[in-house]
Amino acid sequence: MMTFTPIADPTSPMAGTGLHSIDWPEARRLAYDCAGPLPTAQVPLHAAAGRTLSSAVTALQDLPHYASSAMDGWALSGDGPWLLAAGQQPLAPGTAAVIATGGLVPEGTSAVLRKESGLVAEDGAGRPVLTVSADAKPGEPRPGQHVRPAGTEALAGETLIPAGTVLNPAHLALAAVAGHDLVEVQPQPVVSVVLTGSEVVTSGIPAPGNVRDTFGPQLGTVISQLGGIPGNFTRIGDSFAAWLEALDGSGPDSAARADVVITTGGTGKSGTDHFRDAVAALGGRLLLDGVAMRPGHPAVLAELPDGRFAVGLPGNPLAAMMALATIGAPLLAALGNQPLPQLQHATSGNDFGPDGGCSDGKGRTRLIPCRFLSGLAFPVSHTGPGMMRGLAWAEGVMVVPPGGVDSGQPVAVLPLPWTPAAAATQTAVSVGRNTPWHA
Ligand SMILES: Nc1nc2c(c(=O)[nH]1)N[C@H]1C(S)=C(S)[C@@H](COP(=O)(O)OP(=O)(O)OC[C@H]3O[C@@H](n4cnc5c(N)ncnc54)[C@H](O)[C@@H]3O)O[C@H]1N2
Ligand code: MOO
Repeated sequence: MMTFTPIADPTSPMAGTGLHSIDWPEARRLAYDCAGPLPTAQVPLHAAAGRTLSSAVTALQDLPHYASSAMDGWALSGDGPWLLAAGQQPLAPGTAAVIATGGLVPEGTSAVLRKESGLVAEDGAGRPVLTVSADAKPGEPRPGQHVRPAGTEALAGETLIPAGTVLNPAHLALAAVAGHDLVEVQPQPVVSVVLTGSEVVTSGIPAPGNVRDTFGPQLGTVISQLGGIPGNFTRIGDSFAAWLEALDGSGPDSAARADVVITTGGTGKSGTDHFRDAVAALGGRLLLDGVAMRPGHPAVLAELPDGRFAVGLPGNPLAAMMALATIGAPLLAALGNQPLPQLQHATSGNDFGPDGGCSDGKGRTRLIPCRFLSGLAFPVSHTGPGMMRGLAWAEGVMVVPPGGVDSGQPVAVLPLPWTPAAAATQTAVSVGRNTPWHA
């Protein structure tokens, strides 16, 4: 449990935590580096679509594993006419046996004759004899014709699906054919959500003093788009006891099965803002307390004693989504063994002066929802911290550094989880684990 030492400005949102707000690129990096990939797990094939394979799938035996017929007809041995044999193994020269498509070709078979190309008649002794019919194609049956030899698709031990593959349904079918019941995949983090605020209503038109919930309708989808699995959604009011209960991982209906718990609201410093106190009371520790960004600066990241990460999003709707993009996305990527989400680079269509700085004097990175026009990024309107209208039509988020950016200059763009990464004009910069990134 960390020591909470008051910092110089007791009115600062960071007062009492011992941590100062950190720069935006540093916050992303910290949220990525604080977590390692979840341990890999064996899952049944039907549950593995879309998951990333951690251990290569190899052929457990030759594919196909026996020589089979490609046609309905007869397995033949040697030259005809062929006396029809019933199940002799191996097939003796001059004999044939009825075979269906996919049937096990008996040993001694030299070819399969299609049903359309053969004629069965009785010989003088009343025995059934097969001959090639007049309808047969010239040259039928050629040696090996219509026999699918074993091992033509793969040999035992051959790698069929390398580790790192995102499994599609056909991969799963291939794994089944190769003899597997389970595949080893990288688990995705399960994310529970605690929505706080007694003023929040979930349906209808809110009365003055109430607000309609903006997080319930979007967070589940966004969590999935960020590579997580949405878990329990819990709604609480503003009491400390409710916060403790919701964040506690030990209750029967708790978020214990989650790897991450996201909370909304309660990151400020009023008497109803309990994120930090609840984490401290539960024995957790803050990893990050405030980011020099706007909106979203009160964002908090903590680790709970049971190993869950707690992401405290501010209550203001746009601020929350920018905080989620800044610290939630890298955290989920790290837990899912994915690279740090890529930033794109575009050209700014606007001038942005230097930022005035926050209470601790740090210049803030501005996250501005934007659209692209003729290769330039322009801010959208309606991007106040409490608004959703601008974000709803945005194609990305401009990352304007504290010093500002002039029109015509390159600017980093954070893709939105639901917009195609190709929206910005220039090639994305790939940033892998342990690769330093600078805005
Ligand atoms: N004296 C100061 N006040 C505030 C500061 C500050 O530095 N000093 N920072 C402001 C900033 S910036 C933000 S962001 C917010 C952070 O607030 P909280 O995280 O404590 O969130 P709440 O106070 O609970 O709510 C803020 C706002 O968001 C609305 N809200 C909450 N949940 C929802 C929801 N599910 N759907 C829609 N809207 C929601 C809530 O009604 C409030 O209007 O603090 C500022 N204040
Ligand atoms: O930074 Mo707050 O997060 O503006 O609304």
